[in-house]
Amino acid sequence: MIRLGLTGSIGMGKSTVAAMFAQQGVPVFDADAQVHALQAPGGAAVAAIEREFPGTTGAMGVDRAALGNAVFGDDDAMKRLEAIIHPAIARAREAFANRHADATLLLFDVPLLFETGGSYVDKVAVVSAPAEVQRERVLARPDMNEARFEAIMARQMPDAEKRARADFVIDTGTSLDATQGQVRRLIACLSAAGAR
Ligand SMILES: CC(C)(COP(=O)(O)OP(=O)(O)OC[C@H]1O[C@@H](n2cnc3c(N)ncnc32)[C@H](O)[C@@H]1O)[C@@H](O)C(=O)NCCC(=O)NCCS
Ligand SMILES: Nc1ncnc2c1ncn2[C@@H]1O[C@H](COP(=O)(O)OP(=O)(O)OP(=O)(O)O)[C@@H](O)[C@H]1O
Repeated sequence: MIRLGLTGSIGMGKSTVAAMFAQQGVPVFDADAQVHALQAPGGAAVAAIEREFPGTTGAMGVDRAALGNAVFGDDDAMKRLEAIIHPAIARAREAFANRHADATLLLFDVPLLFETGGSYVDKVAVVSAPAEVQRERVLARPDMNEARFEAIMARQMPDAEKRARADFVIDTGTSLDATQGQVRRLIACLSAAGAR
């Protein structure tokens, strides 16, 4: 079995590419969705987050804007949040891998794969498009503006560095069809290797 990590900066097309893998029958672990589930009403991390960051949770689970205010720009606070979130994500990840123990290829969609270590994957694919394409995509989203985009970018590893560290780069700067072709080829190649 091969564990493939999928990562990329905001708006590079990670969700779209992960959906292509899923559509091809590859089991996909969505780290971001897991974090949201932990923080949703009734989520397993809500009580611990309230203890560590009083006032950041309520009937709607974690208020992510409030929690963001508490941790962004405060490394110690972010470490305390990660100490709550990351062990739970690691357990969910291993449960996922166990459920798919007979698959030849598993995809781990993790926005901060490089930033958070990611030693549990065998190979890493990075989705990447030219900066101006990325910018156009992100600024077209509701609730997005120049300042918010810049702030998020400032917290992410630069695209060039991600590409340099990747085993595979999936180009999302062209058509969806061209990207789909790259995904199919990568799956074929890795499934053959994973079956060995
Ligand atoms: C603090 C939270 C609630 C803020 O949520 P919000 O929806 O406002 O922002 P979002 O999650 O989209 O993050 C915005 C940007 O901040 C950066 N960021 C988020 N978490 C982290 C982190 N642990 N370390 C470094 N940068 C981070 C990312 O670059 C991201 O693109 C949320 O980011 C969170 O719970 N983070 C801790 C959990 C974690 O490590 N998540 C990473 C996914 S595996
Ligand atoms: N070749 C392509 N590959 C992937 N996405 C493309 C391509 N061409 C256009 N797009 C569009 O670009 C957008 C990418 O958004 P997507 O949500 O997949 O990005 P993301 O990297 O997951 O973003 P975020 O990190 O903010 O969650 C989508 O609207 C998608 O339809």
